[in-house]
Amino acid sequence: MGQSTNKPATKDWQTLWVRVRERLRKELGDPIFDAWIAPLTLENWDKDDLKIGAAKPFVRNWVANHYIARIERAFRAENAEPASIAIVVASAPSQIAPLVSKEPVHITPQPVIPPSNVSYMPHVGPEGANSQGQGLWSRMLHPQQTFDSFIPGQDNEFGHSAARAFAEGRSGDLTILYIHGGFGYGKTHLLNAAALEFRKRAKKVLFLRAEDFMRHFLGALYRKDTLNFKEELRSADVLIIDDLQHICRSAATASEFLYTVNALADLRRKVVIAADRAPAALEGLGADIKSRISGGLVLQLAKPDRDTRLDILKHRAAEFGRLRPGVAIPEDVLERIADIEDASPRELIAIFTKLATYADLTKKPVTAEMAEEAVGLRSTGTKKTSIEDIQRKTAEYYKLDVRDFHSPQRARRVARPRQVAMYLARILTTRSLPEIGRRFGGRDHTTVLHACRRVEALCQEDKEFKTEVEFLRSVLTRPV
Ligand SMILES: Nc1ncnc2c1ncn2[C@@H]1O[C@H](COP(=O)(O)OP(=O)(O)OP(=O)(O)O)[C@@H](O)[C@H]1O
Repeated sequence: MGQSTNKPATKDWQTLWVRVRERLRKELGDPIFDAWIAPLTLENWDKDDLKIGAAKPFVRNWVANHYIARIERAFRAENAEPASIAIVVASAPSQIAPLVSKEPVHITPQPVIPPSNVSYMPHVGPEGANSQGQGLWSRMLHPQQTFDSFIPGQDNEFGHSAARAFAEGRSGDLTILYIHGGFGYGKTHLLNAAALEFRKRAKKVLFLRAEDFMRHFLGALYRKDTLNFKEELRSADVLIIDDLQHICRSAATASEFLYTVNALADLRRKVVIAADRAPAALEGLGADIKSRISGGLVLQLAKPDRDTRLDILKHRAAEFGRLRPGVAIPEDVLERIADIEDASPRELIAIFTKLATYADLTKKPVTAEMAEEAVGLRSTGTKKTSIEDIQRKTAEYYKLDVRDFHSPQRARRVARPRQVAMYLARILTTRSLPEIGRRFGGRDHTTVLHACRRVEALCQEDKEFKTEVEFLRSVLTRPV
């Protein structure tokens, strides 16, 4: 990417990043955007070299392999040409960072727009609510995110049934339910399920994301209308707050939140909260509110195990099949998706949705090969293979030292086996080209790509070479 006269001043990269994200949301659609792009953060933009952070290596690889070109195009469409874009593992929890601007933010009250990624069930707000009130009450619920459609697996069995009991009014005097767990583990799903249950029981439910709470509160401050805001909140039978960790960014909002929780708890109303961390780890909230929350029902959602991941995918496949009877995703393909160990349910569902949508649009039957072509879903083999494993076995086979793979040596004796090892890393692991390059002495991703193409071409030309490569592959994927 070259120089451009349209290049923004360095301080504008954050603003551009917000615009690029909005553009990508429109282009990719909400489910894909929410799974892959929304959690990314702009980590650094020194000298216009952008570093975009992902929460974990798997997401970094997936985004680098599938969305980097889109991201580049979106920047260009915003008349910006970064000197380079790298996807890196973020240094801070990515749930918070997308919202934290490094520049001062001026908050202007805006109308609340309900998120558009799901089919919503309209909720009629209270009679005579003012415009601020209508905004507060405009959250609509996802009819499919119920307790029945949540697949708890063994690890979340207790959390699931305890949350259900709370929403059904079977938890005695408890007034606060607090659910915490990793990104995409199903917290919002359970909040939504609880809200549906409360509404069934004719409770007046106020469901807000923490950002909405902040925005409405700051808007009320700006209009000198906080009394109305407080009254509105207190009129709820149930207050549900998602992503509480974001509230901690403003001391005034945090103390308003404490006030609200105390007021509702004193009135024996219910408060349901979700956050990405345990109450004790909420920086910016005082000890008083933390202890009030900790005295409630605190549930931690665990990462689903492989069987549960597969069940979630089967459930999704059945749902998709009902809407699109022509699309059938075979179990071995669902298993491959479920095998991606470090993916959250949200990320797994996004991979599934992309594949199912591709099958629906192209009318191609889904097979393992098609899944590889459509979404780059490679088999991890019958056993887990790491780059280290590949390097060790390949070096052993060619009677080299693993260090030769990291060295700058170009002698054929070393270069060819190195290419074979890179090729095997590409086909047997989910690592991205840049990551493979890094693990082979800091080489560029184009070197890895060249190596893969060279090995594929040689396999066509040279039977003996092909046998060597196949032998190594079989050694590396032999069942344990
Ligand atoms: N155990 C599960 N059973 C069925 N669906 C699930 C499960 N866990 C997550 N999902 C689905 O995964 C997607 C992401 O879940 P959700 O939005 O509830 O995650 P979250 O924990 O709130 O994430 P965040 O940290 O971003 O707020 C949703 O479509 C949800 O229905």
